[in-house]
Amino acid sequence: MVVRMSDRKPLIAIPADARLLGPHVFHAAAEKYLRAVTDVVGGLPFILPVMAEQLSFDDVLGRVDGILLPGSPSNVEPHHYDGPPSAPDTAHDPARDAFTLPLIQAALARGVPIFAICRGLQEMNVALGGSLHQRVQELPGMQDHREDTTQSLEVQYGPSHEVSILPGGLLADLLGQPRILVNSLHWQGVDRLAPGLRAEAVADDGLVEAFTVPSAPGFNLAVQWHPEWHATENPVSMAMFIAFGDACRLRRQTGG
Ligand SMILES: N[C@@H](CCC(=O)NCCCC(=O)O)C(=O)O
Repeated sequence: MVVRMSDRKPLIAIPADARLLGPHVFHAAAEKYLRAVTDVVGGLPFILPVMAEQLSFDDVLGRVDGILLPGSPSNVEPHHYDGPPSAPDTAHDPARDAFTLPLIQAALARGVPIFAICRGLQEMNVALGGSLHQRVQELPGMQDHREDTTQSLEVQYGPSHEVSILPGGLLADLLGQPRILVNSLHWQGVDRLAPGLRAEAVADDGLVEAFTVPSAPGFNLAVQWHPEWHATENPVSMAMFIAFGDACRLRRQTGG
């Protein structure tokens, strides 16, 4: 049987969290991101170890058809955007920062499709020269964008607030509606949007909740909410993942 390259599922890299489990570091990703790739994108997910010193971006980017940048409870370390020190006991993931920030720049330059979620959006903004608020809920006039961790996961990842879709952008084209309801599980948020980024959605308190990099040659979209949660049950999530998947399949078929 002859299997054309284009018949194979697009290979989607999901950069891991580097987490200490007992005495050892594991490179892990939450299954809900893997399922979004298998169930909606129709791709082959693989967890990409965040080993900046051992892995070559050229090697990685030459083999993958797309990158899904997942969320994480950890924060981007503030020294990456000249921010003030984090509050005590803030979770960080320096290995992930050291890997994803340059990976994002290289992937955008090469036109590798990127879909960034929550921490992934924050990484993308920082990687391109933007900055973050570390505790949005403490800023005057801003909403509390955190989840209530005393509630069930269904409640934590359930609908939280509306965002306005800005006209003329990718999301406006994909979704065809001026406002959508999203979930919200974050402390950090976009402070200074990096140069060249187009805001695609904003919360009612003005926080940028989605953006794209129009000048990049490939598909790219970053959202602050979590479309991977029950993605197949949400038409907005489906539209975004399908658009990402189409871009990844095209890259596979054309060799990038
Ligand atoms: N730590 C950052 C990013 C928040 C984030 O990505 N939350 C997701 C948690 C777990 C998951 O669903 O992947 C912040 O607090 O802003």
